Amino acid sequence: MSYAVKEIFKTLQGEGAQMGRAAVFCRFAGCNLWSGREGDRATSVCTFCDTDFVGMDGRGGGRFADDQALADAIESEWAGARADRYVVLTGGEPLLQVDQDLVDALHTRGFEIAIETNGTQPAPRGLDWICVSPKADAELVLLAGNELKLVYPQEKAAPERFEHLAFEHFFLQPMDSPTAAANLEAAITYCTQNPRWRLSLQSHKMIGIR
Ligand SMILES: C[S@@+](CC[C@H](N)C(=O)[O-])C[C@H]1O[C@@H](n2cnc3c(N)ncnc32)[C@H](O)[C@@H]1O
Ligand SMILES: Nc1nc2[nH]cc(C(=O)O)c2c(=O)[nH]1
Ligand code: SF4
Ligand SMILES: [Mg+2]
Repeated sequence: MSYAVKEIFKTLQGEGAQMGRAAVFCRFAGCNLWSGREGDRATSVCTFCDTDFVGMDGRGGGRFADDQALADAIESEWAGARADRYVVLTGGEPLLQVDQDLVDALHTRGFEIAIETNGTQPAPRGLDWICVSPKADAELVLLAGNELKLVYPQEKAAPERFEHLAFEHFFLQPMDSPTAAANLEAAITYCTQNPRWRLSLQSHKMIGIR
């Protein structure tokens, strides 16, 4: 199958338990919870997205004919030795496109594979790090993984709704919005009072990397 990719870039994972780790980010085009058009934002299931995932026009983006072509592009963006290779599949919603062939092609090239997903789609087998970020009005089908990273606060998505699920780590990530400062304060208060939850900051935004 072919893949529509917005952009491919190497950076440090900015969020969650793998924060600070070198990674190639592969951002897939398109999402099932928002069209990506500003005019649709208010009436969408997911209203707070901070990401442009529309089209294939970003650096390194394009239409990749098959799993080998996309895995080759990710490998060339890594541009380094085989040790410690790490790729983060994100979007948009990567699980609309990521399939077993791509997972296998990346493993063949020595990558550990992480995914950032809204949890509304089933995942292929063999992903090495699953980060699920539930959205208040979307049904969650991925009920297990490595980290659950809840953007906070969301009306109708209180952390208590998720803390029984089978994840190793539970993070609150303050919503980047015009009320970011208040959201950070609220997340600090919640984590202080509910120690199962840790704070995830979008560190890439603070240090000026992608
Ligand atoms: C752009 S999404 C792409 C992956 C997938 N669609 C998802 O929602 O998990 C990557 C991460 O950014 C988070 N995110 C999106 N908008 C945000 C915002 N305004 N503030 C904080 N985190 C945000 C998402 O919840 C998710 O954890
Ligand atoms: N540095 C960096 N870390 C990230 N972690 C999750 C991201 C995403 O947009 O999925 C992201 C991103 O866009 N940049
Ligand atoms: S589900 Fe993820 S990519 Fe889709 S609109 Fe929400 S935050 Fe953005
Ligand atoms: Mg991002």
